[in-house]
Amino acid sequence: MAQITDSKTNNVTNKKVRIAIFASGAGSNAKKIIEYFRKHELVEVSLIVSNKPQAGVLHIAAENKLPILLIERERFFRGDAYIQELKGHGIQFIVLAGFLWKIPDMLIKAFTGNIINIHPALLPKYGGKGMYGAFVHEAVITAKEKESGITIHFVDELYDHGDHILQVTCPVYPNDTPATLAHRIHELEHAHFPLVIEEVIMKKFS
Ligand SMILES: Nc1nc2c(c(=O)[nH]1)N[C@@H](CN(C=O)c1ccc(C(=O)N[C@@H](CCC(=O)O)C(=O)O)cc1)CN2
Ligand SMILES: NCC(=O)N[C@@H]1O[C@H](COP(=O)([O-])[O-])[C@@H](O)[C@H]1O
Repeated sequence: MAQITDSKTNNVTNKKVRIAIFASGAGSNAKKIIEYFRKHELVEVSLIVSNKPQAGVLHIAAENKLPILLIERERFFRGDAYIQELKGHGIQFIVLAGFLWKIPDMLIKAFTGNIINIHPALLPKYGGKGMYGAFVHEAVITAKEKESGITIHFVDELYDHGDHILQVTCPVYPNDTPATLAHRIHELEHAHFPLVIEEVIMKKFS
């Protein structure tokens, strides 16, 4: 078993790095991430967090026998941001995969440098409040962009503002609809996000 060093405490351990996936929707990215790390030697998906009781990601969590944490607005934004629950699950790293609430400063500080997000466009364009899901693809198509893509970035106190880790482009065709573009973007996300998560965690914890 390889050894992991916690970058904050410098403790060396044989335990796996435990990650939580935050998602509000269908969870196709969460599914790919869970599958990628299923038998991984150093990383494990330990918790699925959602703010939507009917989110498809919760079915994916159940199918994979993963614990879930259903969060409520009041405690998330004006309480402890569920930090105690996350620490109680031993969470060291947070992945946002279609999570639609802003991560509060308190949670950012508790996991400084250890929260990453995937955005379905080439930031800094088409980011910020209101820019999520189909709204992003609609804006890209309306602007007659010739290309779009994905941005994987660290999360800071602002929406879509953190340092970029990876951007990958794809074409936008004249006859594209938000749905056809979303499908092309999802293919990029599924191909790249698990690998980027692994690379970032390996750099930080080993
Ligand atoms: N502190 C941060 N929190 C979050 C970030 C971030 O970069 N910093 N990224 C988002 C994900 N995201 C884009 O990648 C994003 C998600 C949602 C919104 C948005 O406008 N949300 C609406 C609420 C929608 C709802 O409740 O259904 C809003 O804030 O009014 C913008 C960008 C995750 N968190
Ligand atoms: N701005 C945030 C945002 O729009 N995130 C996007 O939500 C989708 C979630 O899909 P999934 O639930 O199937 O993984 C993904 O395309 C992700 O980039």
